[in-house]
Amino acid sequence: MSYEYVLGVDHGSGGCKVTCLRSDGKVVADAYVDYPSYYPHPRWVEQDPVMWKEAAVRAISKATESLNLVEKKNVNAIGFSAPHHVAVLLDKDQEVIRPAIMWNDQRTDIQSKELSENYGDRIYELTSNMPNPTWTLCHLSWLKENEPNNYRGIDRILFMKDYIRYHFSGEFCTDYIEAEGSLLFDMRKREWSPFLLSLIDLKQDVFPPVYAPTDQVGLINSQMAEQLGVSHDTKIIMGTADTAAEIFGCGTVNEGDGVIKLATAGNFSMVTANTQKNRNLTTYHHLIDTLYYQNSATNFAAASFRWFKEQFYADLSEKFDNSLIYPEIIRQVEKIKPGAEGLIFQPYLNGERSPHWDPHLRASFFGCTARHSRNHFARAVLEGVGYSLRDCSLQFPNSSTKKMRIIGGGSKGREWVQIIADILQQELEIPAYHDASFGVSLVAATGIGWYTNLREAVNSVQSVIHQVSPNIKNHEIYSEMFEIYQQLHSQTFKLSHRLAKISQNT
Ligand SMILES: Nc1ncnc2c1ncn2[C@@H]1O[C@H](COP(=O)(O)OP(=O)(O)O)[C@@H](O)[C@H]1O
Ligand SMILES: O=C(CO)[C@@H](O)[C@H](O)COP(=O)(O)O
Repeated sequence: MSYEYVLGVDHGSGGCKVTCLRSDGKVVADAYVDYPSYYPHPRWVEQDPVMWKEAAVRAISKATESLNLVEKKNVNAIGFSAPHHVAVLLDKDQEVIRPAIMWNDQRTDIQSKELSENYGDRIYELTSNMPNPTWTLCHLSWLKENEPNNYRGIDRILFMKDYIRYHFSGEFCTDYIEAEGSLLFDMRKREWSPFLLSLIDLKQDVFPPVYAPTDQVGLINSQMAEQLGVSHDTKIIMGTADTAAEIFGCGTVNEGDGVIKLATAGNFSMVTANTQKNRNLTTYHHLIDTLYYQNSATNFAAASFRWFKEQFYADLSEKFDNSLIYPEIIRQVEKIKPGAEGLIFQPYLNGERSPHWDPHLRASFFGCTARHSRNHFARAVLEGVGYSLRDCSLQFPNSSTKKMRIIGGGSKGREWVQIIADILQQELEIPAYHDASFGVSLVAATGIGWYTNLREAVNSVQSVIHQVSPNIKNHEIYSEMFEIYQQLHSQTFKLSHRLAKISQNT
């Protein structure tokens, strides 16, 4: 029997993941190729767009290496996703003007504050979102003020996933969920907003035409088809932003469904039928077109674990294969009691989004004694991310969801999932597939007609592989720790601001 295949290509904040989905609904391969972020100044986070394309080619080649020559020619379509908010500035020759400012860059506090104070109500009315340093509008506003030469040189702007996809089919376009992440797009009219564009003096033709995520946007170009060994008829499907692809792909496709994401960022998200008014939440259309998803997000979730591993467990890389280092740390953490014997971590390694919206917040460990080992600190890091997610969950006071799904690289650590379930006192379900590349492979498959609609696609392929129930005793310990965690913020945030000032001046 001969099968057909589609590929989902997701560029995350740390690397490119590819899922290869077969026409019988089986995921037959996946692959991951990482790339670095650059931190040229405190609070800045940038990436080089050139490496995204290289990573895509390497990850696709890895994900298709088990296919024979004929099977490779049966790759029917490729779909794409990447984080919201990341603009790639192109000059008249379509060359990249400067490194991309990433969504987790926090440099634009002054611009986002001014935009909020002067235009916040109108921006919220048009976009259902408020300016903060995450959004493209604020990045562009900063560039206009601080890099006028670069700004004048802008001919076109593409978003991260669209820039990558542009190398596959040469089409200058985006999708409406991606466009919503710019804060320049009228959410209800589904068009670029002349008012919002006027705030940064850019014309509409700088921005791409807007399509639906399942739309076909050309065929793969000859050079890429040859390089990857796939057919010249391979269809290129638009795709969408990573959070939209993940929330859909993990099977949360009904009003009232909830998802926790434990990736670089941590998200507490709910699927809604309306844009519930809460200026602390971010709001986007769901891939199921009649729905929305609303997020409360923490900046450094699994990224805190990655940071801790790199800084304090470097010795493990001599003993363990890279893929076994996180499981080994988790094994060590399991030996430490809940509450880490009174050690608390605030995960504000790059400021914080919900609920504080404060780019100057600093991370800290509080409560250390001579008894505390590095494994206590590691447990405190995992718990601190859990407290931060609990802070995020408080933004949804009316949610009564019985079960939530948990996704992202961090959900591979069972003890970490247990910690989150205990802190939130929440039943958690782990889906079989949990990343954006899987979600966007289903978007591509639907785009070429394998499924009649997106809901049918995900319902026929996705399933729950594990359930985690909260432990009430642990929840009580964590609740007391959470009270201290909250007070730590209110009693120390001004000191964070002073430290930020000192490091800016030195
Ligand atoms: N086995 C594991 N146990 C716990 N956490 C893990 C494990 N493997 C990876 N992680 C965490 O997941 C993170 C990567 O998550 P991922 O969803 O790939 O992030 P992103 O898509 O934002 O780049 C790592 O930085 C690490 O913190
Ligand atoms: O998911 C990621 C990064 O992994 C990003 O999409 C960020 O989380 C910012 O986007 P929103 O939270 O606004 O979707």
